[in-house]
Amino acid sequence: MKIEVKNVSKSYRHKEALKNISFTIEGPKIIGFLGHNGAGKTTFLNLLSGLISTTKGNISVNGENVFNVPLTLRDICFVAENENFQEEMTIAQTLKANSFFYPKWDGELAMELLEVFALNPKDKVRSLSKGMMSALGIITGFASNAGITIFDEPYIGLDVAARNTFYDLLIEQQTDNPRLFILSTHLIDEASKLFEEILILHEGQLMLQKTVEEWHENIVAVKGNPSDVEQAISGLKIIYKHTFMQELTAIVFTDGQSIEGQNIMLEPVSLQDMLVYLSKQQKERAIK
Ligand SMILES: Nc1ncnc2c1ncn2[C@@H]1O[C@H](COP(=O)(O)OP(=O)(O)OP(=O)(O)O)[C@@H](O)[C@H]1O
Repeated sequence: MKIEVKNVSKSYRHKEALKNISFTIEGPKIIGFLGHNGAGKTTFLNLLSGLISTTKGNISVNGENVFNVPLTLRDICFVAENENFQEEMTIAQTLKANSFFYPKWDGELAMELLEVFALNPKDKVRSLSKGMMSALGIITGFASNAGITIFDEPYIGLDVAARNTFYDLLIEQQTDNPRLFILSTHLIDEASKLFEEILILHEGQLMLQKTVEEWHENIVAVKGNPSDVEQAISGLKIIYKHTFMQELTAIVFTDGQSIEGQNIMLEPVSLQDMLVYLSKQQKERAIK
């Protein structure tokens, strides 16, 4: 599967949620699609699933446009944060309806997962708890067998054991039947081990797209006296800078270059830390 995003912008009435983003994703792969609150993730996922149209630019999957092209959309399953299912239907009816929509639907897997998540097929969607609703979304995503399966915060209300079941299923499915999985979550520490590639949106723009290997090799925090740090990082791409108690922290992309300098410290940057930095940066800008 190949997703091509070309110069895509999306504006709501008073808000430009996506600002001219372009990138390509090729799978099978598990992608971590990350960013602070309001960065534009759900907007992009809605565009990719053909649910809304772009204001400018184009998104295609394997060369076909996604908006208003039903055939393409049958190979994209978007499990949104909420409102995935009709309240008056039972679980069994919901799964049946999905089996008609997704041509590669795996009914056996759906039945198996109902047991794993202890859901009763006779229960109405209206009667489900938040966690049960999330479980139904997870079952739909996996059973759809869609070439692109998107989970947007798939585990609201699920306890840690059920979340671990989700992570195990993701690995199992990716091994047995590789697909392009896109996972958007704020529980980054938990999920980061699963990601093969990471995309980070920041204030409606693509801030970074890296494989996990590139991340570990190239993204580093440089800390120390401001003038020493500035000297050491000169010419490098700076992702974030913050001074606290006369110590400057700069997160940089080294692009394979070694960083040298006196009285500086180099530290690895976890995904979770990066997202915390970016969210701080956004708040600092909002305050100014
Ligand atoms: N239907 C809408 N009408 C107006 N503005 C919207 C609409 N949907 C989203 N926005 C705005 O667009 C921006 C991006 O929102 P979006 O939901 O895509 O972000 P997000 O990264 O998914 O955030 P979160 O992690 O909080 O779910 C936000 O400023 C949001 O307020």
